[in-house]
Amino acid sequence: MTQQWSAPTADGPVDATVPVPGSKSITNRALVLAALADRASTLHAPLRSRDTNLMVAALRSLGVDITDGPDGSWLVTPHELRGPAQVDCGLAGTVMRFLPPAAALAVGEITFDGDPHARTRPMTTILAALRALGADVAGDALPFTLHGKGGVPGGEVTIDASASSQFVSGLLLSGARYESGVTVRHDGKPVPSMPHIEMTVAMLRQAGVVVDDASPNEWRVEPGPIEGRDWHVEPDLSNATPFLAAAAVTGGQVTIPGWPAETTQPGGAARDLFERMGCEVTLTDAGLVLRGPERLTGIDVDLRDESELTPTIAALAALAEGTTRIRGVAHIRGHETDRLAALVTEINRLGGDASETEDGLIIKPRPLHGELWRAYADHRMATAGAIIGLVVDGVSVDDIGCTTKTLPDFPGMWAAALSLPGAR
Ligand SMILES: O=C(O)C1=C[C@@H](OP(=O)(O)O)[C@@H](O)[C@H](O)C1
Ligand SMILES: C=C(OP(=O)(O)O)C(=O)O
Repeated sequence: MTQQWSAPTADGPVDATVPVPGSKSITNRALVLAALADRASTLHAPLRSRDTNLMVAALRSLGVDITDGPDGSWLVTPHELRGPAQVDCGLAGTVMRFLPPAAALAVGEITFDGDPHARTRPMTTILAALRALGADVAGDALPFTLHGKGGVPGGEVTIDASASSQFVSGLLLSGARYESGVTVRHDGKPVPSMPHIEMTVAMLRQAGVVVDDASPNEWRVEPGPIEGRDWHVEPDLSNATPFLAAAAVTGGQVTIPGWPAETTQPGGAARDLFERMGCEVTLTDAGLVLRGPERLTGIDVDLRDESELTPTIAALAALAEGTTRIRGVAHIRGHETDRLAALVTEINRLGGDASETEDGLIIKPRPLHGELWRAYADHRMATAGAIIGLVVDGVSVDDIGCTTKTLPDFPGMWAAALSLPGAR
């Protein structure tokens, strides 16, 4: 059920410390690796939100034992995977692309479906790759059915991963459990979101898997066991960006505790992006501290590597002085919604000046006015509306509930950051 929400305006500079829950991308990778491992694993500080709860539910339906530990951890005990099972992917790219390669190792029939828009997200490439590696999959998009044979021959496959890095990550995450391992070659326009593939490779190596990524656009995963271990999940740096943006647009100061000095999360690039827009950003013992400027400045930026930050950067751009040009993100037309079309429509509905290019956006300064901001079931569209609503009176977001995709309580966190009455 959608839930309309009047975006609160800030009555002064936002000054807050905002602890951010765990990374969606790390949590859902750790869950898959733990499910395929040779012994039990513990996920410490995992994200508990719709995308990760769907992954847990799907793995449980395949026979994996996942229990709640103290302090919100998850204890994952692997078992042989088996169908029949029905997997609900929701709108989660990480579930629809990471789980089928693992489920192909099961015995039995497994069906996959998801939200209405999930049925339009690109899937053909990874399902064709699974077939080429020896899995039995009927269908080219959600809904589809996988007939698990208890094992996958594996081997070499060439794919065009320009629509999503998750095609590569999905195949690599399960590849060590295929008889011949897996070699994935990319042939096509550049692969987006490369840090997410680096995250996959780094986590596989942490689990003792041998991965060769020395050649560009080629990844080799040797067959062998995946080690069970303790996974410590970093805060979700992309989810931190709306809160950093709250300081950026109000001339305030926001601290995100636990910001890692080094990370494979593409959200790590936020530091540089906010600086380029005029913010002062420092990594301190207390976390990442961002101080907002008097006026933000527009930037010309290629976000191919950190494309999931586009809605936040676009919201900042709509409030900045000077033109912003965002390049390298054609593929986000296949994200939770067509994000290029959605951002242009919603910024312009508020009186702004945004236009679509072949691979991105141009956003020029123009005064905005209050209006309904549509989220299109996209968590990052919803939070982009919240950012603009901080400084533009009368903005409502049509569906704030969709933020539960990756944040269990965005409205509560937002109210607390703004010190609103009744906030936690
Ligand atoms: O592997 C991951 O965890 C992700 C990869 C990226 O997908 P795309 O490569 O489709 O952009 C990113 O945008 C998404 O939010 C999470
Ligand atoms: C693209 C995103 O999600 P997904 O994992 O569903 O692809 C996102 O969170 O911005």
